[in-house]
Amino acid sequence: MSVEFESCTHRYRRGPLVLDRLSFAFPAGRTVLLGPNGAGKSTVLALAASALRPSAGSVRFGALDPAVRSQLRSYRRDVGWLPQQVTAVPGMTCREQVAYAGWLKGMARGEAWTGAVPALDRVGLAKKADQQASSLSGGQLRRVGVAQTLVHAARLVLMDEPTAGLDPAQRTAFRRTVERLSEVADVIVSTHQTEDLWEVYDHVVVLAGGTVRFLGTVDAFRALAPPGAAAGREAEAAYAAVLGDGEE
Ligand SMILES: Nc1ncnc2c1ncn2[C@@H]1O[C@H](COP(=O)(O)OP(=O)(O)OP(=O)(O)O)[C@@H](O)[C@H]1O
Repeated sequence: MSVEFESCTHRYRRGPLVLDRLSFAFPAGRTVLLGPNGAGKSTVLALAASALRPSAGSVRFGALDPAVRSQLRSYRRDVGWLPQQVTAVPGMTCREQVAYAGWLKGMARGEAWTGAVPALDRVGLAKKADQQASSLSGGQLRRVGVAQTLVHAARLVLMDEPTAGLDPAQRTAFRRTVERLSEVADVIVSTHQTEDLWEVYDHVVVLAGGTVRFLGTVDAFRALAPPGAAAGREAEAAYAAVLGDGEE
């Protein structure tokens, strides 16, 4: 089961069209979403999370359509979203913040409180459960954000640039988080970082100008790198080949 866009059009207020009748389905498993600044990645993820509604067309997760009122709550329980900014709730411990997120998604209070522990464990933060969320580093706070999506047993987790601004050690730790997360949910991650695609992801989607320029396996993506691409920089070369000249 995956998120499917059907003839999806989106514009912000009276701005230009960001997406114009976009139709595609994200693959299952671990998918990385690439694209230059302004390509529409955050817009696509926010639409997939039902945080935005398309101006026209539809977004579905399996049989669930978030535009149908009675399906919205189920949709949001199935599809977790980690936006670019994760904020620590002042005065809350990590466990409280994760439980609170579950409660907001409709879980019973006790169920959310109990479920917060394994969710934090899955992102490697069990030991920090009783620490104030505001005392965590940026990378740890994003892992709390991931735990917030896991507490309500999401089947798909969307992450918008989760590694932006993280140092190399935290990026590596986040990679492990994605790997562990993918044992229980499908994962879609938008990023500008291409260096470790092969180790982490199964599929690549490249978006530019609101259209899908590439959708396929990491191996098919890697094969797009021109012969002679520098070792370790094949993904960068493949990305440049997909976008052609003149784009980032
Ligand atoms: N809240 C908003 N109001 C108006 N326009 C917006 C808004 N958010 C995004 N846009 C516009 O929509 C287009 C797509 O932006 P989006 O943030 O989805 O791209 P992106 O691929 O995530 O970019 P980046 O890599 O820089 O984060 C851009 O032209 C952007 O200016």
